Amino acid sequence: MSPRNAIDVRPIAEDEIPEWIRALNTGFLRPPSVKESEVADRSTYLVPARTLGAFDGGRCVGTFRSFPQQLTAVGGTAVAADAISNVTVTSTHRRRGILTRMMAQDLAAAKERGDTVATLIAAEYPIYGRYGFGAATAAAEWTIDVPRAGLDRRWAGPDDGGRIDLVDGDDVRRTGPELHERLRRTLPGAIDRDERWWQVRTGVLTLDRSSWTEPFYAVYRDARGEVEGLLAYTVDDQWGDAKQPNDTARVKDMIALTPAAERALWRYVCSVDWVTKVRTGWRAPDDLVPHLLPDPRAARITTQADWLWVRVLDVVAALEARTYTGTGSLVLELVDPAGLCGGRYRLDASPQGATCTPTTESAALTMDMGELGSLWLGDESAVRLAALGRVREERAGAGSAADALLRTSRRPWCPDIF
Ligand SMILES: CC(=O)SCCNC(=O)CCNC(=O)[C@H](O)C(C)(C)COP(=O)(O)OP(=O)(O)OC[C@H]1O[C@@H](n2cnc3c(N)ncnc32)[C@H](O)[C@@H]1OP(=O)(O)O
Repeated sequence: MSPRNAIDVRPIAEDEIPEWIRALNTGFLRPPSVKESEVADRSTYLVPARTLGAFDGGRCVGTFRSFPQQLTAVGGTAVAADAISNVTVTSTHRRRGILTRMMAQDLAAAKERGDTVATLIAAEYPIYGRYGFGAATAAAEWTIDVPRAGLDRRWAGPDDGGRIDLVDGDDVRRTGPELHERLRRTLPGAIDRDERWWQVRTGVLTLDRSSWTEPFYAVYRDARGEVEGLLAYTVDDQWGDAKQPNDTARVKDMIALTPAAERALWRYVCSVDWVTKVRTGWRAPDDLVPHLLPDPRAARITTQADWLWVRVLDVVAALEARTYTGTGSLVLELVDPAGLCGGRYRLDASPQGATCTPTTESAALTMDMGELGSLWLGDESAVRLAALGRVREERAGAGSAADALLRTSRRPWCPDIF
């Protein structure tokens, strides 16, 4: 085994992309050999300066990449995020501090660039808290037992003057990006999608590493004819022994700009003949879907888990970027062993705006950066974190006061994985 300091952690050169992909495949337990098509595809979007490799001699044993992302804060302002992905350390080299070194390099560069936060989707819960990340949004998937739901099976379209139309991939590439942009600007926790996202999801770009089945696409048009919702779903065609259809529809993507669009699209997918189960895909944890069914118990939670993790890199920018429905002040003592942005800050917030400034006043709450990451998008409760011993109330009632300022009426949600 090579000594720790013999491992070189650095941005890769362009000609090291194939070796980096081999290490990435190894870390994600995929067949390690690298196809030329994968090198060609990844070369279109990897930013070598933000693609780190850990090298033991000539062999890559650690991978890590980041890219620029827009993350919507509470109130709709997008902040610059350092999005982290493709994190692996080869099993022969694990638990020797390689991830810690790659993370430190990347976060320092993000701080230097002026990014407000860093984001990631964690493969396993225990990995990232130590680096100042906190679970900031959650996701839930429901499986709907359609016959039990109590919907009128004769239903044949929205009853609000709108309509549902099936469209193809070309239409989706034309209308989807703008629709998603409109959603993203109003949805705390949402991130931007680039053109490649739409190409992969509509089969224009097929990847060797993942299979693709062409979905059905449906759009909802409101009474004025405006497209206000988009649904992509696949169906596996299964029949029971008694010659009864038993198909499962799987929702791959749903963008609904209005509750009417949401209602119409869920009702539509639950009304497709032969479909007896609908898997909703990962949705917001407070999604309306169960309560759009006459019997909400027909929607059973299949998955419920943390989703987007956030690491605040600039406390002032993060707290000033979001909006607040309440009025009040809060002094936070933030503990950041990485030395990126710890300290004491005073937040003065009201519906008219917020200011955040370093202060020497005594703090109401003390917490690590990860806890701020969990509170910032409004999903977590300071009272709950105090009960768990993860936030310390320096004054009685400080947790409730923080909740009154920071929590939101609807939960944040990140519809995408990266
Ligand atoms: C955003 C994404 O890409 S998510 C994908 C993450 N990647 C994977 O899950 C692929 C499989 N796993 C791996 O490749 C590696 O185990 C990694 C990348 C998760 C960790 O890499 P390592 O180099 O082993 O981490 P490192 O040695 O820096 O560990 C730092 C600390 O985190 C802990 N840690 C690391 N991974 C885990 C884990 N999966 N579960 C619990 N603790 C962990 C280590 O024990 C260590 O703790 P210590 O400081 O108290 O000793």
